[in-house]
Amino acid sequence: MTDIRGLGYLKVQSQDIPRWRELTVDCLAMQETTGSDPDGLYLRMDERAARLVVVPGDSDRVLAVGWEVRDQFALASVGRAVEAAGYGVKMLDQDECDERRIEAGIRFDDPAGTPVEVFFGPVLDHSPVLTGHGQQFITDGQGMGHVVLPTTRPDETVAFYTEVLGFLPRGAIRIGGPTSPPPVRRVRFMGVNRRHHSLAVCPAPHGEAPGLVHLMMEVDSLDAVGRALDKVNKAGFTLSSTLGRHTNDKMVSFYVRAPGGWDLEYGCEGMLVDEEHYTAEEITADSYWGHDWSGSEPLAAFTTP
Ligand SMILES: Cc1ccc(O)c(O)c1CC[C@@H]1C(=O)CC[C@]2(C)C(=O)CC[C@@H]12
Ligand SMILES: [Fe+2]
Repeated sequence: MTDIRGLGYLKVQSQDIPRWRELTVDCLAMQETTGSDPDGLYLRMDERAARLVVVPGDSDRVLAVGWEVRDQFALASVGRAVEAAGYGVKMLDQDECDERRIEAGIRFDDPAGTPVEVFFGPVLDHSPVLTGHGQQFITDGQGMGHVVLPTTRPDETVAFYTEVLGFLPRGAIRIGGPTSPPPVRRVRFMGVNRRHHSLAVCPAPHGEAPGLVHLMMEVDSLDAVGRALDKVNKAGFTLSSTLGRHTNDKMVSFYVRAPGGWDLEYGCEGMLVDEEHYTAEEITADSYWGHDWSGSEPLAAFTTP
């Protein structure tokens, strides 16, 4: 079993903090809090100090995908495995840990070039969580959600996450449908807890900036998803995909384009995997109904050379 327990945090850089605030706070009903950068946007979902951090910069890109482990022993074990696989690992110094509000962490790049951090000891904020739609984010035991990462090296990237970091395969979807001609390419889903997938890896022509396809966050009520959908439409954000229910994790969600050329997926009713009986399956449609992607603007990872 893997030492990694879930997606802990995500840190991105953006050229448009005010628009990010409008999307995440006003529409998606996350709670704004404060952090080390007075110009940064710090977003709370639960008792953690912040789960999503957006800092200003001259480009839009991911700065860190933060994976959580149980304790210092698990952190040391992951660090040894990544080093043994030939990747350069850097220990975060005290300032970097304070900035992230964690006890300790390490940093390395995955084969796609995505900056990855592994940490333990998140600092808690015990003040009440005040979300805009009275919803709760589903994070207990399941992490903050899932990320889909683009990669120009899908085989190496999947091998790294499964064989080095210990992610469990949680099925796949064949790109172009079940009878697409060779070369056969798949989006592969991977999990580390009862959430169906905490990570998916998506073959892409350009793996560079911003280095993200989407971030998914889950709430506890369909009404909160509907209210968020109303607000993103009213605020003039582009819907990359309409509301629909996925065939693999059973989640009802929509996708909205964030400033920076990647999406936020916002959903509810995700299934809980029972590892005792689970086997990795290949789905042949992304959804039972809905999820119309026809209005979607191209992803930065598919257009930026
Ligand atoms: C298929 C699926 C199941 C569960 C999810 O949480 C989920 O995000 C997806 C879609 C994954 C993927 C994507 O996000 C970008 C656009 C993609 C590549 C498609 O066009 C089909 C699959 C989609
Ligand atoms: Fe997703």
